[in-house]
Amino acid sequence: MQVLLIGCGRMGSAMARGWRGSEPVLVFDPMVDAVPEGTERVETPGTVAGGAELAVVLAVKPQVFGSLGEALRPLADRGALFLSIMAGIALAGLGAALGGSGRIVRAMPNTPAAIGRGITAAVAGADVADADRAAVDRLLAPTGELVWIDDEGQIDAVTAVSGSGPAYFFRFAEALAAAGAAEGLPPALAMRLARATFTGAAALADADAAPLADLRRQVTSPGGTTAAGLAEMDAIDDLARAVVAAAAARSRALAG
Ligand SMILES: NC(=O)C1=CN([C@@H]2O[C@H](COP(=O)(O)OP(=O)(O)OC[C@H]3O[C@@H](n4cnc5c(N)ncnc54)[C@H](O)[C@@H]3O)[C@@H](O)[C@H]2O)C=CC1
Ligand SMILES: O=C(O)[C@@H]1CCC=N1
Repeated sequence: MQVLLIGCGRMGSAMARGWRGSEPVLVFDPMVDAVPEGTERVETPGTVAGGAELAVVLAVKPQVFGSLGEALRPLADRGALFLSIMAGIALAGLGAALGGSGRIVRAMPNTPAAIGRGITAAVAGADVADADRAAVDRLLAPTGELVWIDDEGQIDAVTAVSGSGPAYFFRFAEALAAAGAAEGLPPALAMRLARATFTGAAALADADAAPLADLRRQVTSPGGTTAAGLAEMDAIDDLARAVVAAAAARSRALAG
């Protein structure tokens, strides 16, 4: 399948790197100086030849999409498959902007996609055939795991948990480093310890299928230091609830 990538920023270029050599890839992004090696730049997306065998991947910011719908409509009219990774733009809104097309998959990846370690949830529009799902499986395979969901209503929560999620873990590691510095460590050492602990814990969770609670208990000696630290973390459940609720609300608000 030929791919036309609309928007070649962080997520678009990560996907394009994964496709190198396996799919012919055209890129429309007037703002970038160079397109990824092995891809070809196009100046006007609507004039790209190709009908049902073209997959158009929408990877611009949601706020930008409104100005692009008109230019992409000829591609929808010719039967292209659309794959959107934009936060907060629902299948109905995408379909309306594309002249009523239902051959659209709405997906929510995350930044570990750049190293093939992402997780994406995807929901299919009304006119998406099994072969289209297989094409999307193929397109997203280089980015990591893919899970299909049936209920588009879940996408806001997916966005809030896994789409935005990497930032929460980075933010916590930053806070851990700052706390180590406050406890007297040189800041660079505190950051080195926090970062290696964060990536090491993630690698351990990846290598060991045990429940996270078990991995946590393995660190926690009765009456020891970890127990003392964890006793201060009771607020984390309410905090996580507030974080995810705020991100999901923003996802719903972007949908308008
Ligand atoms: N960054 C993330 O963690 C995730 C982002 N997303 C979604 O992916 C989409 C892209 O996000 P990022 O890659 O982070 O943003 P980005 O800002 O890195 O990339 C957007 C790209 O769109 C280009 N662009 C702007 N106007 C354009 C136009 N009129 N026509 C063509 N290209 C245009 C920009 O030059 C830029 O290269 C967003 O809709 C976001 O909601 C989804 C999951 C995770
Ligand atoms: O912050 C955002 O809106 C995008 C969607 C998920 C991650 N980044």
